[in-house]
Amino acid sequence: MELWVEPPQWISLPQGRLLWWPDAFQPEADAWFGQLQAEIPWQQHRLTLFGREHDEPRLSCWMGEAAYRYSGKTREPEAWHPLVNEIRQQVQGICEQPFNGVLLNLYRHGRDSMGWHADNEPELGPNPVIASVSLGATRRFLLHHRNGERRQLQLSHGSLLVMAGEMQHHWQHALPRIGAADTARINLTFRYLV
Ligand SMILES: O=C(O)CCC(=O)C(=O)O
Ligand SMILES: [Fe+2]
Repeated sequence: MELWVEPPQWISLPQGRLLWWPDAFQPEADAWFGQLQAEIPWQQHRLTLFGREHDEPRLSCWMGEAAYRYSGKTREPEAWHPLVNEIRQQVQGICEQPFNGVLLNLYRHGRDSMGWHADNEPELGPNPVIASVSLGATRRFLLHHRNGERRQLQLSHGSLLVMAGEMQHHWQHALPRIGAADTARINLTFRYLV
């Protein structure tokens, strides 16, 4: 039995920092993935691109204690699912700070994705800490600074990535589509709405 687990490490970036912990949620990750895929009220939302409406290339669910306004739309929260609340407690313990909302994303296959953006909505406050839990298929996460610098990470099953510092002012992130993967990925990004 493997007893050694990789500890979390801080990665410092120009104008931001990341906490990266690939094995944060082993061995719970398998059970979490199955239960969340089956039990979260996944919704198909629409987005407006160049004046035309499209389905977002993923399913999602906003959960927590307050409505969340982003991309010009207001999302009313779903009540805490008991497992999501349990994951929240664990993430709060690691990050030593509270989270009162979470955006859950379900990428059904490799053609689902998330475009370039920063998590910089006013209700997140000036320097938000965003804690991202990944379950299921490993997907590439891209970071792009306004000065042109780039970074990437492979967000694997059971991993935790925390974005902190001034990052959301200077960096954008994205989860690009990939051709081959046909397995699903679930991502939970915990946030604190002020
Ligand atoms: O799926 C991911 O890892 C990224 C999700 C994300 O950036 C977001 O929900 O704001
Ligand atoms: Fe984001």
